[in-house]
Amino acid sequence: MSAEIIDGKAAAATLRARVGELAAGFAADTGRKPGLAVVLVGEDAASAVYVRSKGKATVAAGMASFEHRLPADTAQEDLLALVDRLNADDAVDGILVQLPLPEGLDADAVLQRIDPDKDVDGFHPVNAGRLATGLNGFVPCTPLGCLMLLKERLGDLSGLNAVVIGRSNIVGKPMAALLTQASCTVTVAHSRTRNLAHHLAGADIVVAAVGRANFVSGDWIKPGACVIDVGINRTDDGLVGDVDFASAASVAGAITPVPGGVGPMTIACLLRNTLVAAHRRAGVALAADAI
Ligand SMILES: Nc1nc(=O)c2c([nH]1)NC[C@@H]1CN(c3ccc(C(=O)N[C@@H](CCC(=O)O)C(=O)O)cc3)C=[N+]21
Repeated sequence: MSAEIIDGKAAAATLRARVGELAAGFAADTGRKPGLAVVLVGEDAASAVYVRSKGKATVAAGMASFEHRLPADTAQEDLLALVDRLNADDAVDGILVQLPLPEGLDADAVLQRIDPDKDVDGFHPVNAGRLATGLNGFVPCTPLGCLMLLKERLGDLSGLNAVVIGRSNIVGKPMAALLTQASCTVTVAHSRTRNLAHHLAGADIVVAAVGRANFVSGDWIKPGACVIDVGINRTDDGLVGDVDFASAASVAGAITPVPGGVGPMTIACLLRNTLVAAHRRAGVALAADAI
């Protein structure tokens, strides 16, 4: 094995500590803590675990956490009414509706109901548009966390070849936009891509977000490349990523593990976005390079 293992858990702890310092400053300035509301509909076990760890991390960073649990048979209009109340609540700076929603609920309609300036997930079309056009908005937490890990490892990304595998609105598309903004040459590969190995052969950066266990083989990786594994697949062997870790780690220059890679950064970036939302909503300045 030759690759450096990128410690996402440690990077996330550092980011959460920095968010905590700034949250304390915000509270001292304004007399209130930044607040994050998380909405969980239904009883999905994995979602419940994520929501609990988000709530714990929020409180640990000195922010207010508002959890709303609704039954799986909640009506669309009742969920929209809750979003409306959270939009109007001044103690709430960020709103996250945990996905996926149970069958029968229209996730797009719910996401579009969230005030874009409280949309700390960055899923509202207004924020997708802001990202695409280079305006200041909210960037989805997982790709933002990936970008931070890449910059920490590589510094300036300018001119590097990046291949993003996956084209979801949540990871692939915003990741490609961020890398383009960072002056990478970006290829977006997906399930219909022909000869993925050919594209990966020139890739200095690989971001794998396909949702298929161990899909990316080390044979395809350019020696020395930086490999970011977004996958979280529950298998009989436990939690594994979209990258075949053992084979990739023997060629890559650096690689994120699963668990302990991108996942913890996603939550840290959610807190970061909530802190930014609080400052913007309160009209309190936050230096561009503060976080
Ligand atoms: N509106 C919305 N926003 C989200 O950001 C969102 C969502 N819905 N639905 C579900 C996915 C998934 N997600 C993860 C967050 C942290 C870890 C994480 O911290 N994982 C740890 C441990 C994983 C484990 O042990 O289960 C790790 O990778 O080391 C994973 C996954 C956020 N999501």
